[in-house]
Amino acid sequence: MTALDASLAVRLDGFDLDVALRREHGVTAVLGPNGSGKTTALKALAGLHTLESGHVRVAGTTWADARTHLPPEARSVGMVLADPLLFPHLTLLDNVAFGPRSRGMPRAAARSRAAEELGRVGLAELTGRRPSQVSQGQAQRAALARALATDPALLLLDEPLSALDPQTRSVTRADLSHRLRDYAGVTVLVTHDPLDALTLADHLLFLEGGRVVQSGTPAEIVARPRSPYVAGVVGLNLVHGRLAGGGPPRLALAGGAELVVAEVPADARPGDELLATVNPAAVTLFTERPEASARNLWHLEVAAVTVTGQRARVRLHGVPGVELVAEVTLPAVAQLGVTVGTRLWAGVKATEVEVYPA
Ligand SMILES: Nc1ncnc2c1ncn2[C@@H]1O[C@H](COP(=O)(O)OP(=O)(O)OP(=O)(O)O)[C@@H](O)[C@H]1O
Repeated sequence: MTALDASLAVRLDGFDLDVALRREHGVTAVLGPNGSGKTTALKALAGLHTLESGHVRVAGTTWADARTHLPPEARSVGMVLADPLLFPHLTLLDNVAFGPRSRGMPRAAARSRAAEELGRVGLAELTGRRPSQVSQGQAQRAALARALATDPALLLLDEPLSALDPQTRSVTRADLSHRLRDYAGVTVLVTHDPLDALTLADHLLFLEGGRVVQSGTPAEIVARPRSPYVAGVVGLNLVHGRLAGGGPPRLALAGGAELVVAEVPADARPGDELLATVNPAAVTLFTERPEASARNLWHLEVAAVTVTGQRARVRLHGVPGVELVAEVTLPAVAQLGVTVGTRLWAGVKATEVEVYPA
């Protein structure tokens, strides 16, 4: 039996959502640009939006369809938002016991269940503290314990780590991952962070404009992103073009430029639409036009530079159809004199390009 079988058609004022999601178990990360419908999808699962059409079935029970709309409190759902939203006047133990208590569990049993859940997220020592007496990361772990204390069939996480500082975030991400591994239900995680998606989820669902543009395992998505947004999330350059006829295998890009590649799909014919990915680390930058050049060489302008750790990502544009991110070391940034507006030669070897059908 599919644990979660959802077909969500929701109509808001000026926005339509149409998303299907079937999962047996595990963690699905929902990603997409701002306003793509991620939170709307989560709210529809929780019962906070009424479906225009479609259904929500969880563990064999219908929560919503043409005739049914179970209210949120009648759904077996646990929810964690960016803000832990704990009751400030209650201890962590009483916060977590609140859920099972309000579902009719006797007080002693609910408190013992709460203590067990807090222990599972590493808060056994802090059960008597109030939310103001614990750190942000601890409060968020308590919120997770509270969400799981009622044994929900569906766990909904909406940007659960986004309010945490980077260090707390990485520790809390590891705790979350550990706890989710033991959770038997289905988890749907809304996030903007590729790291959350790739480390916590076994399935990714990308939304754009209220529709699913791509879904699959992280490995499938990384191997073949299908939109510039998806490619950006997994850190790759995506190029769209048509297979050119004659000469070496290459793609004709929208603005007239070409991308020479080593291989194309066996059944591709000239004129077929193809997608190609290039790893930013495989884009080489030069101040002067190199003599022994890579097969693909463009003279581009630096549009933006961002630094992560010891490496910089340099966004380049200026040739129609060619927008590239190059990843280079910090010494290379200094050597090349990279700043916004600098013009550089960018080279990509044909063998570094992965091509697949659009
Ligand atoms: N209650 C509502 N009534 C009308 N429109 C809404 C309502 N809630 C959201 N919207 C609109 O629906 C669209 C999708 O919003 P949603 O919050 O689901 O996006 P999101 O992908 O979660 O975005 P973000 O990443 O910014 O949180 C947006 O255009 C938003 O303005």
